[in-house]
Amino acid sequence: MLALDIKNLNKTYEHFHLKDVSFQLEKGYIMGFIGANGAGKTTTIKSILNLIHIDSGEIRIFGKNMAEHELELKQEIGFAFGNIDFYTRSKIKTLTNVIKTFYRNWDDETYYKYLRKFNLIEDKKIAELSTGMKVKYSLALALSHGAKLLILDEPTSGLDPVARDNLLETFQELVMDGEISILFSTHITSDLEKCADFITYIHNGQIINSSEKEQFIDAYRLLNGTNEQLDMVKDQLISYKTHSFGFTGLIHTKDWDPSLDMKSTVPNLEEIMIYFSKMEDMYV
Ligand SMILES: Nc1ncnc2c1ncn2[C@@H]1O[C@H](COP(=O)(O)OP(=O)(O)OP(=O)(O)O)[C@@H](O)[C@H]1O
Repeated sequence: MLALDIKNLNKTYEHFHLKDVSFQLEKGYIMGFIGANGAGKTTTIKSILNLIHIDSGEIRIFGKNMAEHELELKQEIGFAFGNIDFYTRSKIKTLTNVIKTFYRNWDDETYYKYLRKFNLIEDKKIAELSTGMKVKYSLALALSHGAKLLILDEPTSGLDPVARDNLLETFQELVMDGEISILFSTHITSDLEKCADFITYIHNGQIINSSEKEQFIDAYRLLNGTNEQLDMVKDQLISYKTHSFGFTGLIHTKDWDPSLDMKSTVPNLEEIMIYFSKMEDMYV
């Protein structure tokens, strides 16, 4: 079953266009949503949550159209925005008492379980929480109302490496029984190498690739060769950098002819992102 199904989403701002964004997330898996600053991650997430008006497209969550079933579906969705401060002067306890009234499946026992797990103290004011604690508080709220789809916008940004690792482990525990699905955006590619099952890559408002992690990485090769060899493959490269020994360039695996005598390696996610971002510099 699909937890999330996005089809041909379009949204235009004055200087930005989300173009025919489509991707699917299977129930019970973690999808990392990557892209450079300004690529359109937050705009896509806000569109999914119906927080902004989209120009066209369809968003289905657990098979139901989000625009038609928003209130019902929001009971099943938990979301967290890494950088947002909300009601900063209230205590955790006060804010929770307001929020829980919106959710028919709210469960106090689960809530206190997660407060303990995340070391959150109810009497603390939101302003006193660190970035990581705010993310954990949002997660505790989401899990206490039985959310089955977690949509998290840069939940790990601003976290130290230990806190990030803890949070990624929590994500993996949450999806273990196959009931919960997680979509989280990030530009920290090592987060995805650790815990994502699927990767969706957005670049300039367009989806470049959305697939299972190993398959995603396997779709590209990094080539190293001499300047003479560059001339042989230049037209097939996504982009390349030259240096004193020759060049390094990214190519789609399907466009690569292994019989050519050139060194090829499997790139990591960061290298894939870097070479895609160089693409514009080369062809404008
Ligand atoms: N309300 C708005 N009005 C006009 N332009 C907007 C608005 N919101 C976002 N944009 C533009 O849309 C583009 C995509 O922004 P978005 O926040 O979706 O990117 P992002 O991938 O989440 O980036 P980051 O990693 O920096 O958070 C940017 O160029 C941004 O300036």
